[in-house]
Amino acid sequence: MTSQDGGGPRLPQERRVVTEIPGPRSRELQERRTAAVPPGVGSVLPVYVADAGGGVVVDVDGNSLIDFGSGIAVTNVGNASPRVAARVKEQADRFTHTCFMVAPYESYVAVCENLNRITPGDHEKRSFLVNSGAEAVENAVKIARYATGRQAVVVFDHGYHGRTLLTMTLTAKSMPYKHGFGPYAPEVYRMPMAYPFRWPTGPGNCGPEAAAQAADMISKQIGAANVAAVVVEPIQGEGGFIDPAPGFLPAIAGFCRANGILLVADEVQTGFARTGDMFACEHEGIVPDIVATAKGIAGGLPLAAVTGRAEIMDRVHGGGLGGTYGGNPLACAAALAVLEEIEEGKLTERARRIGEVMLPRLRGLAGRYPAIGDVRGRGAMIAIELVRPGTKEPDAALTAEIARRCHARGLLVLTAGTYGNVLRFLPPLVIPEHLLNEGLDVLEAAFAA
Ligand SMILES: Cc1ncc(COP(=O)(O)O)c(CNCCCC(=O)O)c1O
Repeated sequence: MTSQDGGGPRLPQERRVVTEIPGPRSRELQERRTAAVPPGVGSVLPVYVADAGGGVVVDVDGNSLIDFGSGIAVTNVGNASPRVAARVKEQADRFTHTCFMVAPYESYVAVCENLNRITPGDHEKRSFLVNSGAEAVENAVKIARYATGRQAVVVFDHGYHGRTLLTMTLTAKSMPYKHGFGPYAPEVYRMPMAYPFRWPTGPGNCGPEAAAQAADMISKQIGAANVAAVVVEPIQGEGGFIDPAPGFLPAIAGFCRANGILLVADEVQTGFARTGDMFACEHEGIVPDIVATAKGIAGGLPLAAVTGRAEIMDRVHGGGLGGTYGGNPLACAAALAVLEEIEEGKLTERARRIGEVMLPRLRGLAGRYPAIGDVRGRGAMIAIELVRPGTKEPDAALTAEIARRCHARGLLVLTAGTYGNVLRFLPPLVIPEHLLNEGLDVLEAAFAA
């Protein structure tokens, strides 16, 4: 029974604001947090959660907020999805951990079989499981370097890949992700991203021009024969929901193929039906050599994966890959339930429907507010970029203010972007449509305030 057919969320799917946000209990907890947790760990909204499900998050003061964040693209099937929760409880009653490298268990293998089946490409694949997106990207690069005997790694401007030393190095934005944490990992090179809204000659030529620039820079500055991998998000997440101009990714993939470079797709934020396909690579028929996945994979349980061509993944010597918790049995139980929810609930179609509802309304809003310079995205991965009207100058202050107004009105939204001027919308794919529209009403009210 999926969340859509009677196995629905326990909670009333409503926006309910009964105190100021954050309320008194959240403020008490925030004082405790300040005394216990370093300020380096930020929180979008210091509202402490008591419950969540479907399209809402309920705080400790009884406020029910519309969730346009999904815990940063994680609870695609809904928070505490009944099927996921039941499977995790059942697993927890049997065994919670053995370490797959010590004593393996079937659910780990089943998750890998499913990943090998659903990721792009009908070639033979292998998967292995880790705990976070950064760990998945780290291992994808390790495997690519091992399999090619090369060291250089190419990434793109505005990219985000994690906070570990290597993935922090792969990430573009200095503050807050990299500043003060150097020296960074060696042999990482950054190319321009086909960012249609900001491409100098306009969106029309952006894809082919950006791909040609990257190919030229790789060949001149690095030497294509020295490049182990190109690591790219099919839609850039933290960098601002930048959907690369049409033709860019196919051209980059072709350049990789022609030069023995492995294409690593970082589908951590775009995967598991988020963009209207199971994986965003499918949109332009991209078949990567290795895919890093996480976030939506297990409904909130910490799980990530590296899935790649068998002939690449099998190169690594025995014992060369591992980690204590990778593929934890609770997370694997959750992941199997999540995939059932996605496939039985046809959540890729629901993601497309979310885009069909959001994009026209946001374009209408942009017609009334010239500070909305761009409306973009696919499926349930949608964003607006805010600028000084009539210019492309980022307006981070307005972005933060609109987000604040949304939070105060009971809508949880996230910001993003290299310039901090993107409002991004990541609702759970199971959000009821009335709540999706009410969330857009709140956003419109925030602009009108
Ligand atoms: C494309 C892409 N690759 C890799 C990662 C990293 O995944 P982890 O599970 O956070 O390590 C992400 C994580 N994005 C959210 C970061 C939140 C924060 O730390 O501020 C991503 O989006």
